[in-house]
Amino acid sequence: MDIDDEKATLRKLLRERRKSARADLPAAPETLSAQLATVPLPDSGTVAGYVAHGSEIDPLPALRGLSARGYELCLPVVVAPGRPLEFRGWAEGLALEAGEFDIPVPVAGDEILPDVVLVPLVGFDRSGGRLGQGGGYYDRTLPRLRAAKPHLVAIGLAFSVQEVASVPRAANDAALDWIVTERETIGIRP
Ligand SMILES: Nc1nc2c(c(=O)[nH]1)N(C=O)[C@@H](CNc1ccc(C(=O)N[C@@H](CCC(=O)O)C(=O)O)cc1)CN2
Ligand SMILES: Nc1ncnc2c1ncn2[C@@H]1O[C@H](COP(=O)(O)OP(=O)(O)OP(=O)(O)O)[C@@H](O)[C@H]1O
Repeated sequence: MDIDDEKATLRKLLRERRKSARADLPAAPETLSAQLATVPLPDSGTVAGYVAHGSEIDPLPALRGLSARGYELCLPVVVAPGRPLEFRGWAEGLALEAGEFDIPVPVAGDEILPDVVLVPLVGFDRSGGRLGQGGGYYDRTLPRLRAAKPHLVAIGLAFSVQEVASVPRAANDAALDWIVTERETIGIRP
């Protein structure tokens, strides 16, 4: 099987698992936030979150916690298929409009280069292997951000049941620095 087909099969299985986890673990976003608070981050800067879509683990409590610690927030925007994501500033209460796949995005604003990126996961393994929605958006975005911000911290967020032994890896798959679930934080060695 070709690697994209392998990933598609795994994605289907893990989306089902994620759906059950989202229904069974209503407190997970809060415990995720507590776990994330233990990850060493730069003293200040901008954190890119996301608006939970489908059964993704909701990062909102974590974003509130980071905002209370003084971090600025931003959200990803699909500007065109095949292009890296852009990030626009956001704070709770600011207007959003429906973007690609009906995911809410900030209405307007200048592009921001975040220092920390929270990446929604479909699946992960303990060595930093990552499975996303399948658009390759974060794979295109993280290397570009790292070129501009060498100290970028990329943190994948997931329910613990989204872990598999090994996610098939292609050359252009962008690595994570940390994975945080409702149960633990996993530091990825470079
Ligand atoms: N919450 C959230 N925001 C995000 C992303 C994401 O994964 N999650 N993105 C990350 O790239 C970007 C948007 N890109 C996306 C690409 C695909 C799908 C998606 O769910 N697509 C189909 C399934 C595709 C398929 O047929 O396999 C779907 O709606 O079910 C969602 C977002 C930026 N914002
Ligand atoms: N840097 C890149 N440049 C061009 N194409 C890429 C790049 N990264 C990934 N792709 C392509 O995009 C498609 C989806 O990639 P992949 O399955 O790795 O996405 P994913 O793991 O779900 O990640 P993402 O969260 O980034 O969407 C694949 O066909 C892949 O070859």
